[in-house]
Amino acid sequence: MVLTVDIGNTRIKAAVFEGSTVLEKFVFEKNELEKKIKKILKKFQNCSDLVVASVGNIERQSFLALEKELNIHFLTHEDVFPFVNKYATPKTLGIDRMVLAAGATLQFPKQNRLVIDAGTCITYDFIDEFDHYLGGAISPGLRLRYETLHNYTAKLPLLSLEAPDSYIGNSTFQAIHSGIVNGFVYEIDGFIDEYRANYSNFIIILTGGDAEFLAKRLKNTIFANSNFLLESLNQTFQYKINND
Ligand SMILES: Nc1ncnc2c1ncn2[C@@H]1O[C@H](COP(=O)(O)OP(=O)(O)O)[C@@H](O)[C@H]1O
Ligand SMILES: CC(C)(COP(=O)(O)O)[C@@H](O)C(=O)NCCC(=O)O
Ligand SMILES: [K+]
Repeated sequence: MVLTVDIGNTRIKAAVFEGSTVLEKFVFEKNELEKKIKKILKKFQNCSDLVVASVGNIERQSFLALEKELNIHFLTHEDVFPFVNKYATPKTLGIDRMVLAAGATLQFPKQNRLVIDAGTCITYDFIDEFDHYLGGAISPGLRLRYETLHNYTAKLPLLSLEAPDSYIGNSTFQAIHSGIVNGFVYEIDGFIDEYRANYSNFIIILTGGDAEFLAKRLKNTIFANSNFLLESLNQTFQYKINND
């Protein structure tokens, strides 16, 4: 059994895998890391490996105490990945984006793939049919957009995510929801149209905390899978043990 842990900038997601099957998924806050991992390992005593991707402020040291119990794999840029990295600054590419690209490459061979992760930030990652990772985009995520509007203005309230009534927001609340939710939908559909105009034979994967909310609002048909990063972590680990 493998325990995968995804440390994002908002929350921690974890899953226990038996082969390629998810036995259980967990979502928790950063200050609960130690307590939750201990609880998971108590329940799943056959976990032999723990695989971590962190873009948050939690480093390898946080897991050292567990080394007696199981093998710790804290993924870094030095690990083997199943694609050729064409990013101009490969060392600064987020490890979460590398894992997503690895999952897309392994799960959907010989085609163009675009992975969209709607988390704290929205990240776009493009891997072409020759398994070249070309890059993508980073923009603020939905919750970040709500917080930013409130934090950097005098008059805008802090709202939580809600579907707008119309693209014509007829109140302050509706105008904010329209700007953020419709703005995101137009952004993502616009990106997809641009990629489609330039590449054929395409798969698009949408993941992250806002994936479900967004998937049904897009014009383009896409494959939404909230567990894609956790599944990709498991696959990256299997790839690493077979290729190291
Ligand atoms: N309980 C929650 N706490 C925080 N964000 C949540 C929660 N439920 C849904 N979300 C949404 O999930 C997004 C963050 O996604 P997530 O994938 O957890 O981020 P990250 O991987 O960057 O930590 C936010 O934009 C927010 O709208
Ligand atoms: C862009 C990110 C902040 C996204 O983080 P997340 O939304 O998953 O919490 C992360 O992938 C990161 O820190 N990237 C480094 C810069 C880059 O990928 O080029
Ligand atoms: K993201």
